[in-house]
Amino acid sequence: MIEVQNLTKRYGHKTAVDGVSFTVAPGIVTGFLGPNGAGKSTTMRMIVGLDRPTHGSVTVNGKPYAAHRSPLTEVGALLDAKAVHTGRSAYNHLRAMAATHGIPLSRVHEVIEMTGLQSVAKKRVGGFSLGMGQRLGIAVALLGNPRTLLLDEPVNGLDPEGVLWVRQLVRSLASEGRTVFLSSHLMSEMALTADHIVVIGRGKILADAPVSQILAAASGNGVRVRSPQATLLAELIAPTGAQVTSSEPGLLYVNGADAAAIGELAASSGVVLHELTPIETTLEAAYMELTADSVEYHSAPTGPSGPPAISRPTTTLTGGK
Ligand SMILES: Nc1ncnc2c1ncn2[C@@H]1O[C@H](COP(=O)(O)OP(=O)(O)OP(=O)(O)O)[C@@H](O)[C@H]1O
Repeated sequence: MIEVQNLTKRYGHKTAVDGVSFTVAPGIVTGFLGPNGAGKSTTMRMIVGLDRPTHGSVTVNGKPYAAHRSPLTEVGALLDAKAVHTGRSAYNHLRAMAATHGIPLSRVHEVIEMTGLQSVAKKRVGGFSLGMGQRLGIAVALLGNPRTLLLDEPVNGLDPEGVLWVRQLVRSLASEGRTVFLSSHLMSEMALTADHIVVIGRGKILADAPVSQILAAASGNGVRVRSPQATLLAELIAPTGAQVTSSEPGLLYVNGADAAAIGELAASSGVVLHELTPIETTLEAAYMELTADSVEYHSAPTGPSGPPAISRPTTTLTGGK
């Protein structure tokens, strides 16, 4: 369990993390999402005592990280996969860490096997690919068999087989009752991996809710309806409380009523329908909507015509654990 309370970190005039509070529960995978520079790594570093909060506090399994007698067996962290002595072999790196933390050598062999590093374990880390470095970082995090795992961008640089492996690994670690907190930029991957999501933008929490709740609340959910009597149908739908928008004649987008209800309403009034399509939003779309106002580094649109501009309300989701 990780409990973050009113955590703030300032670097000079820059507020990297701004009064953040959330809990990462055991037994599930919690994803930590946010645009570049949102404050994810800073928050994670404060959780493991690598950065001192300007205000606020954070505990892991009931105590501040530094107060644990054997932190490596409480919390395993992958924060910077490159922070390994490059002249050593993976095996020697893990062996040295195990020796200084009272961890048996048998565990070194176990984590090498768990992370698929057997064939390269004796090679110098300096020659590792990005993916192999990530696997070694995960092996280090698992070394103390910790109850809590903190993984910053664990799938970064991994091939599809590696991405699948991380997904299965973190899900199985969570199913054993461990606390798993991982950040990622890959929304589609997070949708498959995480049960609960914390979204941060410009140092503030934008959402803290189960994935299903974030998806359900996103404005992308709705029903697309085409009808030659669209105006009449919109008038019939309005009293039900559902929201109806239209970007072109004959096309309606309905939020707050399901396809069956719209179809029945149309039939009862003799309205002809040409299309009735439920649209489910993706986590990626929900995330883009949540963070639209928090992105510091915008890219220029590519291609001659981007998607149509839709103004979306800002959604703030909290709670619901
Ligand atoms: N040591 C530091 N000194 C000054 N500013 C910092 C320092 N570390 C982070 N920052 C700033 O704090 C903000 C949050 O950075 P952080 O690395 O936590 O974001 P992030 O969400 O992990 O981003 P990314 O997804 O790009 O890794 C950024 O604006 C960053 O420039």
